[in-house]
Amino acid sequence: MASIQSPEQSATLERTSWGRRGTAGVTIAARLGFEGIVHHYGESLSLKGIDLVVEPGEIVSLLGRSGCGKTTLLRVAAGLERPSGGRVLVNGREISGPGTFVPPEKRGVGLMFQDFALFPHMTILKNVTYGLADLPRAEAERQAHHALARVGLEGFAAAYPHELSGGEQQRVALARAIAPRPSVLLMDEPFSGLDKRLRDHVRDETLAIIRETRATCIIVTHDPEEAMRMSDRIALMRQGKLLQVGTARDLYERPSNLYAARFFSELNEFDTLARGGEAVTPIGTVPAPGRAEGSALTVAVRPQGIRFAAEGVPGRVVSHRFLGEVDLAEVAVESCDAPIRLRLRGGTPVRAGESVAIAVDPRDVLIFDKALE
Ligand SMILES: Nc1ncnc2c1ncn2[C@@H]1O[C@H](COP(=O)(O)OP(=O)(O)OP(=O)(O)O)[C@@H](O)[C@H]1O
Repeated sequence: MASIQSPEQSATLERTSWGRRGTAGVTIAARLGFEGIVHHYGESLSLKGIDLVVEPGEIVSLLGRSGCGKTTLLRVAAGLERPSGGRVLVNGREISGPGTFVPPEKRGVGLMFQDFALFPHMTILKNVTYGLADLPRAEAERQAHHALARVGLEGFAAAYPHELSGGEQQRVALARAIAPRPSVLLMDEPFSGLDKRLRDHVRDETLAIIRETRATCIIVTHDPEEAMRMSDRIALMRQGKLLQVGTARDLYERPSNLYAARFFSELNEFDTLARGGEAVTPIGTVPAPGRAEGSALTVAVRPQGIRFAAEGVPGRVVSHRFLGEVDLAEVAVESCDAPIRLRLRGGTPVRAGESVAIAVDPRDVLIFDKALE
């Protein structure tokens, strides 16, 4: 009989389980707004006018390739960078802008970095109480113990960071970030240092804790799957600008341009022209309503949207790989130089060299005006 591993079983690299759900302290979430944020490093322009509002309790991922400005925007929110233009607002109150600069410790934000940034010479308890300096010592320690209990590490209060695994250190960093009950949590690639087997479990537990605290949260990531798993909305960035902001579904199904589409899936791309409301590609003719006659288009088809069919475009399988849940196949068709890539159900009975026919599922077809790329 099939069995499903519990999260505890799958997190074999961790020594302890996480704390009881529902016990993280609740915060009063804030609305975080960016208005026309411009930022320079010396002469170099890193943010080119960012407008974004994160609603109270919302989780937004900043997603984009390396160097697009994600970390800089997070640091601007935290008060670790000063923008050269624009304003940052918390519940409508300006915390950064012309003539205003509220220092990081007065912003009510919790921070969590990729490298966890724990102080190596301090015990775990001291690391967590560090952000609670405003409280009397006994109360700070009580809250730190509470946060450590929620992440399942109460028994490690007297240990030092080097005695903990990477996953456990990440949990300490999370406890430290939530202990002061911040209205806004800012996380910079918080899971990228973790082993892949551990990452999914840590992500799920972290998400549960963020939801419990009800804090407004921004997570920086370069991983589209992580952004889709973790956030209510995704803000896709490119070269210092926001390219598209929306739900995972918005971005996957209605990407604003080819760059955004490429971010979320591998694509077979065909350059073609609009003719009579249609676009002809080497793997079939697809509807292209509303496109100007003769305009240059890119038709992009996801590999999972192409299947073998009794009636379809003839081709020959040039390669086939079994990967377990899916198979990857390449099929050569006439009038297309590059082979067409397909993702098939795992174990599809087909061999290289075989003649096949392929058909396209219109749900996996995206059409872009070349002029807008
Ligand atoms: N301290 C710095 N001094 C000068 N330029 C910097 C500095 N930090 C970042 N930059 C530059 O600013 C731009 C944006 O960097 P940023 O770190 O915000 O991007 P990112 O999207 O977070 O990238 P990554 O995923 O690699 O961290 C990049 O071109 C980067 O090289």
